[in-house]
Amino acid sequence: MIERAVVVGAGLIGTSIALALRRHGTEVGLADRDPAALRLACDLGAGTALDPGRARRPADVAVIAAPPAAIPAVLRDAQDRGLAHVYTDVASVKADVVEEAGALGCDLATYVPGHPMGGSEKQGPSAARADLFLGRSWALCPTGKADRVAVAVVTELARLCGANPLTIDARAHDRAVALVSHAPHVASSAVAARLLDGDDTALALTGQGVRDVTRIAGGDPGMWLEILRHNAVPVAEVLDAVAADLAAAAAALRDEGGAAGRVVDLLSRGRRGHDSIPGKHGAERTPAYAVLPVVIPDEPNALGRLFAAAGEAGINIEDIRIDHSPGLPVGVAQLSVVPEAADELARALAEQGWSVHP
Ligand SMILES: NC(=O)C1=CN([C@@H]2O[C@H](COP(=O)(O)OP(=O)(O)OC[C@H]3O[C@@H](n4cnc5c(N)ncnc54)[C@H](O)[C@@H]3O)[C@@H](O)[C@H]2O)C=CC1
Ligand SMILES: O=C(O)C(=O)Cc1ccc(O)cc1
Repeated sequence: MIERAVVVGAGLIGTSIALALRRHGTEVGLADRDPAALRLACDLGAGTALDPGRARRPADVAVIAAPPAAIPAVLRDAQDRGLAHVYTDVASVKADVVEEAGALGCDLATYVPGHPMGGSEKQGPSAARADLFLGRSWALCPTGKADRVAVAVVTELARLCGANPLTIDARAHDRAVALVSHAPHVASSAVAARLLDGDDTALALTGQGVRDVTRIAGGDPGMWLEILRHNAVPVAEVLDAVAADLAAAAAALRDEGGAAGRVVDLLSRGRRGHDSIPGKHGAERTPAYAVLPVVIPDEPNALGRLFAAAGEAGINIEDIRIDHSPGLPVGVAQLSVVPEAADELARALAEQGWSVHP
């Protein structure tokens, strides 16, 4: 059982891990070089600010949740201060980070490199959620020097966050995430960058499809540059293959004679690739909340009235997303509530004249 934990880097991932641990009653000490991020994470209930300097009593585990390039030095500092018995990190790239940690003299017996495969395009503690890792894989890449107990503790950390731990060699991990995360990010950015060519009329026609394809392009370019630089060759290989498919599709479309077969081949392979994503068939991500779509007029205080109606029904709105196309007189508020409250909220809002689409 992890009774005490330390999280260094109270951003999106660090604060989400801290919030998940707090749900199990784990005491969490937080640190961040940005005092505003630290204060917000503490105010969100993720933990309390860690005292500077040497730890008086080591925690069970310390999680280094800083950007990839900062991790080796932050890990070395944490180990020098004796912050915990066991250390892990969350960087999206593993081989380079582990190599640099070794070169900096970090203790590799107590360090188990990790990578939770839950996240978002947002940054900072304000976007953190305790359920960010629910049902996601969490890669663990212990080196040959790792202590068995350290691996067990970090496995427990992943489980406490609701994730499925998966042990994999650091280089194999980097090749895998080049395919499933890093190259898709660049491809999403390439599609999103083309939208800069669109005028207002074209952009007014955007639907959910292009929003889905470009969501991750909203990530922080600085952080992503760090990730891509640390996994450059595997990512470049996938991008070359994607670029070849795109070039072939463009050539086939221009060549009327041969178009159908070659384009259909790409579309069919694409569909099979999409269907191969695990979780689509089996272990679906546990739906933490039910989502209730409600049509809202684009006018002042529409959201205020909607929230007031939910409040009168005694229902807490856990989260909200608003989908709207610019210029349209209405949008759709996607209200997230605990599943048990969804029917009651739908009934209460419909009674007050809201257009609810469960
Ligand atoms: N964003 C995502 O969806 C995912 C990110 N990751 C990894 O998680 C790590 C953190 O990313 P995010 O939480 O998204 O970024 P973030 O920008 O939300 O948080 C990073 C935090 O680290 C702090 N920080 C930077 N240098 C520091 C230092 N030297 N000492 C202490 N704190 C420091 C920053 O002030 C910031 O609060 C990265 O290594 C990233 O590769 C892993 C999985 C998903
Ligand atoms: O936004 C999403 O859906 C993600 O998949 C985010 C993400 C970003 C970086 C990672 O290393 C892992 C996950």
